[in-house]
Amino acid sequence: MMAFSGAKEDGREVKIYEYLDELSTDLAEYISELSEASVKERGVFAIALSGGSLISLIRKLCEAPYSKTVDWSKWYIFWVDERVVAKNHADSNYKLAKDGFLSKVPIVPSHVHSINDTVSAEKAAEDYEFVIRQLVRTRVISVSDVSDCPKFDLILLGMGPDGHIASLFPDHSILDEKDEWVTFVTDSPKPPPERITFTLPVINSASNVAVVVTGSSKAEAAHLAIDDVGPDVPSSPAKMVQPTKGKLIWYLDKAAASKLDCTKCSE
Ligand SMILES: O=C(O)[C@H](O)[C@@H](O)[C@H](O)[C@H](O)COP(=O)(O)O
Repeated sequence: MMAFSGAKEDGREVKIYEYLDELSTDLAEYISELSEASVKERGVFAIALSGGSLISLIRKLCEAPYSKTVDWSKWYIFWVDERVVAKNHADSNYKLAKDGFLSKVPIVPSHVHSINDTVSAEKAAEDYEFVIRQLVRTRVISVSDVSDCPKFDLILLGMGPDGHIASLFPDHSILDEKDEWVTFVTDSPKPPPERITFTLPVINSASNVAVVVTGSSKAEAAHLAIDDVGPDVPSSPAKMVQPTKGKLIWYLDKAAASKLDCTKCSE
């Protein structure tokens, strides 16, 4: 049973689960509902994935009923961030998603938009933004009417114990990037150092954003990102995830939620 689900005043929703199994069941249901709504409305579903434990937490989409009920032929896959390594490298987010998810469902190969792994981080970011621009032009990816940014139907994020999301790390100057859609880092504090990443304006232009966080090592970062903690606290990229018009849902397990300021969290 879900321990707690609360809607905050600003439209955010926080869902807390006793067991990982329930979290991943609900997450699969949520994604399949968004896919259905988006295919109905736009004829396609543009989803951006992150790396980390997220991929195993969406694995139920590969099972019944979703393996049959989801309209996989309408899915277009992107990466919120990617390590600049070869696609067959153990560190590749593409490889992680391919092995754990994409190879198990009938997604059209030409709808899978991974980065160019043969060029520098700077060029890979530029190329990826170009690909996204083309697909915005043809409305495979929708466009935000407030920011002119791409409006992904769903962006799935994980969060590190330092509060990073995508490859947007605390106190890094790319948190201020306003112009680019996709940018790069060559000094990521978490290896590998070279990465490309969506910028905050793109993340915050999405129709739906889900941040999926599990484990006690994330409890402090979840508290800083979700609760009203005032200004004198460490910088939190995750707190900067505030979709302008879209919907934000936090999926937490009990351990990650253990430091939240909510009275019902331990029910
Ligand atoms: O590029 C990376 O280094 C990881 O993909 C990273 O950004 C990850 O998404 C978070 O650290 C959460 O990871 P976990 O959910 O596995 O803890």
